[in-house]
Amino acid sequence: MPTKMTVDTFTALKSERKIVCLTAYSAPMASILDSHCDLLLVGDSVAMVLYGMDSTQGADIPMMIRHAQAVMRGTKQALVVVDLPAGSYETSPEQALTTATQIMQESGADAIKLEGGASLKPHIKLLVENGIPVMGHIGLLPQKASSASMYRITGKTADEAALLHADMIALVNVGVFGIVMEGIIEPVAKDIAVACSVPTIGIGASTACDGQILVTDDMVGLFDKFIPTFVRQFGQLNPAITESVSAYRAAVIDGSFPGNEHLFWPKSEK
Ligand SMILES: Nc1nc(=O)c2c([nH]1)NC[C@@H]1CN(c3ccc(C(=O)N[C@@H](CCC(=O)O)C(=O)O)cc3)CN21
Ligand SMILES: CC(C)C(=O)C(=O)O
Ligand SMILES: [Mg+2]
Repeated sequence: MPTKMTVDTFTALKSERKIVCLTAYSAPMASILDSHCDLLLVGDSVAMVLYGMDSTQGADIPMMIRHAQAVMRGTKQALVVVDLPAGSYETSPEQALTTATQIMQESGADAIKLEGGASLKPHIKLLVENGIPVMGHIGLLPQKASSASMYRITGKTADEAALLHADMIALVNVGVFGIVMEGIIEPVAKDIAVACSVPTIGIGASTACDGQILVTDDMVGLFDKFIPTFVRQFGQLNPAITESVSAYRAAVIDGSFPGNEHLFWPKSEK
């Protein structure tokens, strides 16, 4: 019997082995990924990857709840974390608590993630005090960029590096159980990862991170509108789907599909 990952068993992995994380937006994908992953993130990247929007800013609370519910139906083992969408938590700690509580209650997910560093200390503090497990996200913050052409890696100057380090410390002090580090230049990313007492999950950050995450659709070669430097296509689903569709089209046009075996016959005539 597979056992369900908890926040405690997740954080314990830091001292055991590398941590494996991917995004999931649907029940069938979650059930494929579940036994291979420690953490499934219902990312606000869903807005771009599934809905074709130009940025993650089009994600809203109902969208995140729908997809989190779907992922929960497909997940038995992995820890399920849901992104708070842009505009749903920044205004005040109270707004963050209302949103996080709604998403946790209506989806049954294990934790939430929000983007930002030291400026979110009061928000995260209130969530943690109310028993909501929080994951941080520092470095490249997609919710702050208006389009895919605006995504810029961070930590290039000494000032930026110092701010990123301070963000990490602020998040740890206020009780996050893990931190996603996105698009941070080496060796700044390495220094932050090494200094961090909770699990660090890299995406375009250091191998010194305790684990890695990618957008599943990027990793399986399905989403190819843009391919960030940090993506490796471990599979090529896009050409595989194209071949299937092209074969279906040919079979419909030449009449070879549907075959007799795909039709419903009266018992006597089969
Ligand atoms: N499909 C998908 N994959 C992702 O990884 C992803 C999303 N969508 N949407 C939300 C954010 C946005 N992300 C991205 C997307 C692109 C770059 C990118 O193209 N970056 C440039 C670096 C630019 C620079 O040098 O500053 C690159 O070369 O990778 C980075 C992060 C990561 N997230
Ligand atoms: C890229 C990951 C970390 C994310 O936040 C998302 O998929 O929305
Ligand atoms: Mg996100």
